[in-house]
Amino acid sequence: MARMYYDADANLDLLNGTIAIIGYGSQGHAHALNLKDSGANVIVGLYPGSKSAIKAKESGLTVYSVEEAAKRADFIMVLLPDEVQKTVYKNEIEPHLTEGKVLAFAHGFNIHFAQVVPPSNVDVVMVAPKGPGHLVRRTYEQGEGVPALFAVFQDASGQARDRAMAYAKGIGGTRAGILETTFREETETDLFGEQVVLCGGLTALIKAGFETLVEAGYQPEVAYFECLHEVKLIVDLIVEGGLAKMRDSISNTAEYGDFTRGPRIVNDDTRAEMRKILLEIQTGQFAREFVLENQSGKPGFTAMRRREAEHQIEAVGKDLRAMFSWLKKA
Ligand SMILES: NC(=O)C1=CN([C@@H]2O[C@H](COP(=O)(O)OP(=O)(O)OC[C@H]3O[C@@H](n4cnc5c(N)ncnc54)[C@H](OP(=O)(O)O)[C@@H]3O)[C@@H](O)[C@H]2O)C=CC1
Ligand SMILES: CC[C@](O)(C(C)=O)C(=O)O
Repeated sequence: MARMYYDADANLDLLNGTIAIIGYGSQGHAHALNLKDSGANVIVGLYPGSKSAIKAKESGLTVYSVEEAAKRADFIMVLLPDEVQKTVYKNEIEPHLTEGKVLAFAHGFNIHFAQVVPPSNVDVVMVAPKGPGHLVRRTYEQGEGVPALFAVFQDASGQARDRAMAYAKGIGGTRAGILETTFREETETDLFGEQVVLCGGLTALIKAGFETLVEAGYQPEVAYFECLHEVKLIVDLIVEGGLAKMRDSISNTAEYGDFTRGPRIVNDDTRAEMRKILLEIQTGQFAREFVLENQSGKPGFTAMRRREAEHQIEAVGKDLRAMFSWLKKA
């Protein structure tokens, strides 16, 4: 089994300088607040007029321009959208990468695909939580954590690995366990996971199941509960105790259906498509497509976002969730 590292393996004292969190979105707010609660000296870097700056200030953090934050910091964590990192890095971060600083990322995309090429005088590391930022914060507040991957791309100080592990401890990762990887492995597996299983595969499966039931004349609300709402309840059991715990809890009828029908949904054709998608990631084809889409002003991305937001499952779900007494009303 690969070596996992926990709280006792990492030293928070290595975070004794100033940490600049560049970006204050899903990951940024979680890293900044968790590090602050872990005793680190945190500042935030954002662009003028950024909506996130209001939230960061309300949480008691000091906000600077990206350039000023990069200048003041010893440890710079880049938590901007992947597609804007290249430009912001070149114009506002790179000029302040003086000897001894750490440049860090939560995803290897820009380093692995050479969109960002750092100078040799700084440490370049990655600490990538394996979960959405809002859960990185929520679990930390609950005394728990989200597992994380860490990697060293460049070790100028001789301390890059220990500094990355200290950062992972500061955000709560070592409570759940952290695992060493490379920028390449994290980038390729993360893109594969989000395209094939966690986001792309899952949402396609949910929508296809919902559409099949609704087309056959069943009530959309019934289809919503069956194909979307119950997914979380089933996944919670899987995460708690593996596939076995889930199968122990479901009926024998469901378990038999799982064994006999599941492989007809994910069959040899599906696996062949998975291998094709992995190859597109490994060869840089997906990265090129994503970079060019963003450079041309996101026409396809915008159209797809709009079309997905208009799907019937979203309207049905919104109405049903509004009736759940435990969900906060907007
Ligand atoms: N989302 C997740 O849970 C995960 C993300 N990651 C990685 O973390 C990184 C950050 O992603 P994520 O948290 O989703 O990003 P978000 O889109 O949630 O947040 C981006 C932040 O950057 C700010 N921002 C946008 N453009 C600029 C700019 N030009 N200059 C300064 N600030 C800017 C935004 O401000 P404003 O909102 O005010 O415009 C916002 O605060 C990415 O590398 C991603 O791959 C890794 C693991 C999981
Ligand atoms: C599954 C999506 C993710 O990779 C994540 C939350 O880990 C992301 O980049 O947002």
